[in-house]
Amino acid sequence: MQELSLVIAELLGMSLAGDRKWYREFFEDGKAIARCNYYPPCKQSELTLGTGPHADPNAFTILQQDEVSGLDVFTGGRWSSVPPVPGALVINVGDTFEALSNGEYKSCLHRAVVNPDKERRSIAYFVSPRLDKVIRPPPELIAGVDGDGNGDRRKFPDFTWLQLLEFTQTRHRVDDETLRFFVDYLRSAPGAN
Ligand SMILES: O=C(O)CCC(=O)C(=O)O
Ligand SMILES: [Fe+2]
Repeated sequence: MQELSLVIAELLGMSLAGDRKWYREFFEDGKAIARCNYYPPCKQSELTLGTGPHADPNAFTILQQDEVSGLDVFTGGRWSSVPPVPGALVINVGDTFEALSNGEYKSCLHRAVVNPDKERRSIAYFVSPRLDKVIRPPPELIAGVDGDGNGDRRKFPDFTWLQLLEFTQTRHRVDDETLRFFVDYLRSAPGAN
């Protein structure tokens, strides 16, 4: 899984300006955790959700679904199902990659609904940078007119994955606005960048 994560990071890097290896190298000392989700059937499935609407706060997530659909993504102003495809994995971009790509990639708002008759399982593998690594996009994506990397093109302040993780655990539950609230929080802190 770690090598797959690095290949995905490299592919994402190839689609962005700059050195194609930059993102792969950024995640080489990264961390990941896997979570197994279990959604029991619910007869009144329209009254509940398996997992509420959220964007993953980590960099990106590799998701394996079983054969029961349930994953929805919010796109074009509405929820659309992402049906399971045998042998295929879903890659969800998270808030940390949105910041690391200077907003070129957007984190993906998604949720999991439950099925009235069938149980559903998924495995989410959350790829994250090393806890104390500063999240700052590569120079090519942020260099201002003076080329110092602090110009107007910078959309997010510096932060570490540890700061965002603690924010989601102590201040703001993960939802569709975590990154916006986190940036406001960082900018309001004394000595903010
Ligand atoms: O079960 C799913 O399809 C989605 C799970 C999910 O979004 C998560 O674990 O963060
Ligand atoms: Fe998620």
